[in-house]
Amino acid sequence: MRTAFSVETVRAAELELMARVPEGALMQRAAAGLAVVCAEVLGKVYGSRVVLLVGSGDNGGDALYAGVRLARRGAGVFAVLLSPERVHAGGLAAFRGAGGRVVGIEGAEDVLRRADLVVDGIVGIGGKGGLRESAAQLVGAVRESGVPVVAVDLPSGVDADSGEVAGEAVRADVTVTFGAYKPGLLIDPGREYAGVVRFVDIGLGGVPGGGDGSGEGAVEALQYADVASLLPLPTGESDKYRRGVVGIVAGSGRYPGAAVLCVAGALRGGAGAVRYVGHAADAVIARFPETLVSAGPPSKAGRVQAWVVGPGLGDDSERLEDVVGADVPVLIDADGLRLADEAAVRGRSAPTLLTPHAGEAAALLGVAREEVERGRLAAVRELAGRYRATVLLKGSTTLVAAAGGGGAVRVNPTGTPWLATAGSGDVLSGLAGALLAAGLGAGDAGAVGAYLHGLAARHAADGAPVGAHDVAAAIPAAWRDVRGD
Ligand SMILES: NC(=O)C1=CN([C@@H]2O[C@H](COP(=O)(O)OP(=O)(O)OC[C@H]3O[C@@H](n4cnc5c(N)ncnc54)[C@H](O)[C@@H]3O)[C@@H](O)[C@H]2O)[C@@H](O)CC1
Ligand SMILES: Nc1ncnc2c1ncn2[C@@H]1O[C@H](COP(=O)(O)OP(=O)(O)O)[C@@H](O)[C@H]1O
Ligand SMILES: [K+]
Repeated sequence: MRTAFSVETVRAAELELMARVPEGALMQRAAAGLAVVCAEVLGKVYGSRVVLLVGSGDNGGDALYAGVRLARRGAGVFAVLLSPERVHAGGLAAFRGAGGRVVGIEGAEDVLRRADLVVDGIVGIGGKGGLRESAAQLVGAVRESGVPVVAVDLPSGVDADSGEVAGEAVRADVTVTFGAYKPGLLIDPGREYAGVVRFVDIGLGGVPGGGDGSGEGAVEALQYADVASLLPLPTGESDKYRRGVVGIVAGSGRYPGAAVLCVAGALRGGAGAVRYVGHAADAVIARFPETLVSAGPPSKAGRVQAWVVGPGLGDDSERLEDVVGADVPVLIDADGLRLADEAAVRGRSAPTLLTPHAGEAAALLGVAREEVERGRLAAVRELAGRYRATVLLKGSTTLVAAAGGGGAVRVNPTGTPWLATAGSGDVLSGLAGALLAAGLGAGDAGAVGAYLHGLAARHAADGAPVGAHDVAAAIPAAWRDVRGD
């Protein structure tokens, strides 16, 4: 598991560690790691020209001490001080002592023009709100210059706890983060601003030692091994019922394809059997003859261990209500989200998994789509609280919040923009539905489903466009990949 911790937790852990190590030791560890990465990006340090953007806190201190190390290796290092009167004093003295040169903000453009590397030490986890005017202008000048950027701890202007960006922010090629991943490095838009993230161990260990030790508010990304341990594998004792029967209520006369793609996802997701209920039975059977189809209400279709309802459903609210009333786990997607009654969803006793994209989430929350895309973490928590359901928010960063909205939010690390193709969400809902039917909890089903889905898209696309059916067909490859076969 890759875990990102809130600023509060990181600060508490740092305080605890600082009490046990010599003064300044943590900053030296951070600066040493930072300088190593800067040297890698430069290729050749001797004779190179490095510009440090130095803010008024310890983030600027890190940059200055890294500048010291680069200057000692023969780089020409310039520090642009945003607030000369409040700069890290020890760092500045050491920097001057190593031959570093200080320039005011007015001299920034001149040194940027001839720079090989910019080190962004404007602000780190102490940042509040959007970048101040002078910092924002400097960031604009850096972008114009086109010089590669290494960000210190996190790109200045990115909110560490949420990944939100209010106005201008540094676009880094590499971000060197210290002690712990910050949520903003894993969640868009922040994730995109961070570029490649490099981790430097400063001795914080597993982190939540400080504070209440709960790591509350953290974000977690499943890794291969986590997913492998959650995959439902058939055993000698298995039969189709024990593996999980998933019921699918999807598709309509107008959108039969959604049903086909949803069934495709469910079959590749390891369902022992798929029951299909709806208006697209002919299309489903033509493509997947193993599907058990029926035309009546879902509650009369036979036993299932989980339902998926909504993709391409149209206005079939009767079937939707029938499924919402079932006492097995239910995944609600697409049209199902539009039609579902909030109180009925809240009142369910079995787990519910909602899988909106940003537009659907915005409609449910009564806000603009952009607001959801700007603040994904807040939106997914809010929805999970409102509906008392697990919520998987799809998009450039897919997030999964547990019912109620509290606790760690899962962030999917395998996403790829090749997934932005019609019908790929239908595949995901079938896939996650099969995992629910196999007995995974709603959070695990969502997170594992998103992980396999993203990986399948990478396998299918391999650098070229794909359709949603290609993604479904590549789920077995993703599955093998995770199992290490
Ligand atoms: N605490 C520790 O043990 C360690 C901290 N380290 C570094 O210290 C950083 C945190 O340092 P600080 O707590 O001093 O905070 P920062 O340096 O991140 O930021 C605080 C300073 O930035 C200014 N600022 C805040 N918001 C701003 C905005 N929107 N626009 C422009 N300026 C803004 C504030 O006036 C303040 O002076 C970390 O991100 C990391 O880089 C590392 O040295 C490792 C050890
Ligand atoms: N830019 C992106 N990067 C990564 N994944 C994306 C991106 N855009 C969309 N996706 C993924 O593609 C899928 C699209 O689902 P959805 O929006 O429901 O489409 P549809 O309704 O056409 O099936 C989701 O899994 C979503 O997370
Ligand atoms: K920074």
